[in-house]
Amino acid sequence: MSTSSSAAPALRVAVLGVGMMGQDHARRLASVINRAELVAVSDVDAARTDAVAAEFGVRAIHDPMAAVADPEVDALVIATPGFTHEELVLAALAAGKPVLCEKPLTTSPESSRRIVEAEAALGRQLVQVGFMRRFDAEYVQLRGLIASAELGRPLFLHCVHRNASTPPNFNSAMLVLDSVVHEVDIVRYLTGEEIVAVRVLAPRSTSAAPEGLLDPQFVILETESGILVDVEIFVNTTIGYEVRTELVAERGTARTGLGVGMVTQTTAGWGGRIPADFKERFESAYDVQVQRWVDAVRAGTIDGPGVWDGYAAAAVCAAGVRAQQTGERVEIALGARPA
Ligand SMILES: NC(=O)C1=CN([C@@H]2O[C@H](COP(=O)(O)OP(=O)(O)OC[C@H]3O[C@@H](n4cnc5c(N)ncnc54)[C@H](O)[C@@H]3O)[C@@H](O)[C@H]2O)C=CC1
Ligand SMILES: O=C1[C@@H](O)[C@H](O)[C@@H](O)[C@H](O)[C@H]1O
Repeated sequence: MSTSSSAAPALRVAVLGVGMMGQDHARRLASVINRAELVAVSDVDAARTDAVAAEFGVRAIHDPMAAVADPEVDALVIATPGFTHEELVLAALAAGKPVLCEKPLTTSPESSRRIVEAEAALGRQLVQVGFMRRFDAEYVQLRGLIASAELGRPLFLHCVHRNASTPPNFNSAMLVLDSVVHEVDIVRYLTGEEIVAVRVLAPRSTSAAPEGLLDPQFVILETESGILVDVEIFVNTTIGYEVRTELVAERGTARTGLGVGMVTQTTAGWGGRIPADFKERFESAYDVQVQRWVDAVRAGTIDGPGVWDGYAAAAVCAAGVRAQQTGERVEIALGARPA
């Protein structure tokens, strides 16, 4: 969509990686987002690139690096697997192109740190990380409630993160690196604090989990002021998508993600709908995230989590994987933040 409310031309965006999330972002840019135009898609799978390009009537660029360098592409949405993000984001930074990079920024603190340093050397923020929960209305409200101190100081956050099933090759570390990374970021966003330690416990696995997958797991995070956060991560529930957070503060509690839309009552019982997946549950958060990113990029900035947030999340998750493997409490030290 390219509706422009100002004289400035629409932002010309290419999506790199057009699997599940990339196709969803391509559709969003093509039909929902204002002041932006989807101009190209690029995927290492040439047939997929061609099919998605044809669907949206945009250019197919077979080499993702060529898409980064293309003079008719102003900005990039990166929706390739996490292990490819470092190379693509560094190339975008070298080309001076703004990026909305799907989470995780990268899959290790070392590689995320390299991006932090590269962006700091440029002296301007070009990279936003796709932690879309920060654009979800309930989380925004919960953050405001915590900041207002109306309920006193936060003591606990109880988080539930459940998926119906996992894609092939989803391993035990990915429950932390790929899924709990969202809680790591949202806890930092809600509390305004860094996470200083992590522990991971695993009960027996569900019989619905593929052989060898530790699912569910229980992740305990400690923030710098001593707020304790527990995260139940359970990715093969066979039911649907459930993401909830309960704040327990000194003088009250608050809960998000109850999904209390319409409740029906019939002879079969009463109830509402459980979203099938993240695309349904967070649809409007993804829309708001991309629209605000487009508007910020046109103004020469970003409007959301940046590379430091991506690095902090990667550091906590790497510690989480060590905690998972050792059963121990692992501390996190982020080091100095570049100016
Ligand atoms: N924010 C959210 O809620 C969600 C975010 N994600 C994130 O989105 C990203 C993509 O995930 P999915 O769409 O589920 O994966 P996917 O496997 O469905 O799609 C990835 C696509 O990237 C392509 N690809 C791989 N290497 C590439 C490269 N170097 N250059 C260009 N294309 C390349 C693959 O051929 C594939 O088409 C990941 O970072 C994932 O963590 C995924 C699901 C939800
Ligand atoms: O980011 C996401 C996936 O990559 C991840 O695998 C899921 O567990 C999350 O719920 C989803 O939001």
